[in-house]
Amino acid sequence: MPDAAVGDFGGIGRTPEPVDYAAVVAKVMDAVAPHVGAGKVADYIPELARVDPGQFGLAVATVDGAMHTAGDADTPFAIESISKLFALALVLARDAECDGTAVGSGAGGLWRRVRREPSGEPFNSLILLEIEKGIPRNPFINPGAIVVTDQLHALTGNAYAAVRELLRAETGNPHLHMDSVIAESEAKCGNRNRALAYLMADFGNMRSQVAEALDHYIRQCSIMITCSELARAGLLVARRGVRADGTRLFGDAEARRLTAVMMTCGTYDEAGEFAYRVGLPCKSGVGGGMLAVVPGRCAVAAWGPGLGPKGNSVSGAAALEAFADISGLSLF
Ligand SMILES: NC(=O)CC[C@H](N)C(=O)O
Repeated sequence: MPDAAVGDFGGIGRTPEPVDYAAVVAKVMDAVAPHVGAGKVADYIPELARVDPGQFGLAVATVDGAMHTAGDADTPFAIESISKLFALALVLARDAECDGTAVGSGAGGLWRRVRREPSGEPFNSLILLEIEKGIPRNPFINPGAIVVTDQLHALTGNAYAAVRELLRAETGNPHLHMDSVIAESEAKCGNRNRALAYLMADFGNMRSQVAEALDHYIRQCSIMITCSELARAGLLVARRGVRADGTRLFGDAEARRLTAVMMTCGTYDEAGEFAYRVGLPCKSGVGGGMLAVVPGRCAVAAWGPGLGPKGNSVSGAAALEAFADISGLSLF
């Protein structure tokens, strides 16, 4: 069913036109077919390497409540780094001192602990962290996300539960939970994340015990979610902070900032390529999930377990590129 130009967004300088999302989803599925199964399943987390790479799911949730799905849209997968978006949303909403206007502003605020620049390095790289004295480049590379989880843990006393409860409320699935086998697998092979966190602790940039913060980070990454659930949860950002129950989690200014960080840092050292190909704020995870947001209009979740060299889903990226091309909803 075409939407009635609900949004005020149709690309900068363009008049928004109604989109027939069902037709767009069907066309995206055709465009993505040759890419399904492409890429390499993440194997540095052994449990993720066991996922069947031939799967692909797509879901588009619109701000007026419609949902369009195709393929394996109801198969759960590990949310991984897409959880970083929801943890950041919670911290931006709760950290009263974090006014977001400048790095270093606010006493004790998040932006004293993490910057907002793309790193141009892999998501789990150590190299800049030593040079830049334990302050990660942005909240979406692993060290930045560990800082966000640590901050959320200090604010709430239970970072994992905070992320899980937000996702339960926004997806409408009260049973959403982590997969403990995946969490165990991540913990077992998590020496690089441990190195990042201990290095930050050495620079005085960890508030909780390293092991405790990492445990919550790993658990938030191991939450299992489907494309339709992810698209529904992504509406939180598409509605600029308005929750599924109509209350507000964060304001317009935070929403603008959150989408800016997604755009510039959400796909790591491929963010420039995603801006070029897709032109929408995106967040990816090594479970093969990708979430894109069209502010004021919709959230798009795609999932294909095969990853490219930068850790982003190959079929997911192809789907988002086709979605932007076919719907005309790129920002650019
Ligand atoms: N890019 C990702 O999805 C990485 C998340 C993963 N849990 C890790 O810490 O490496």
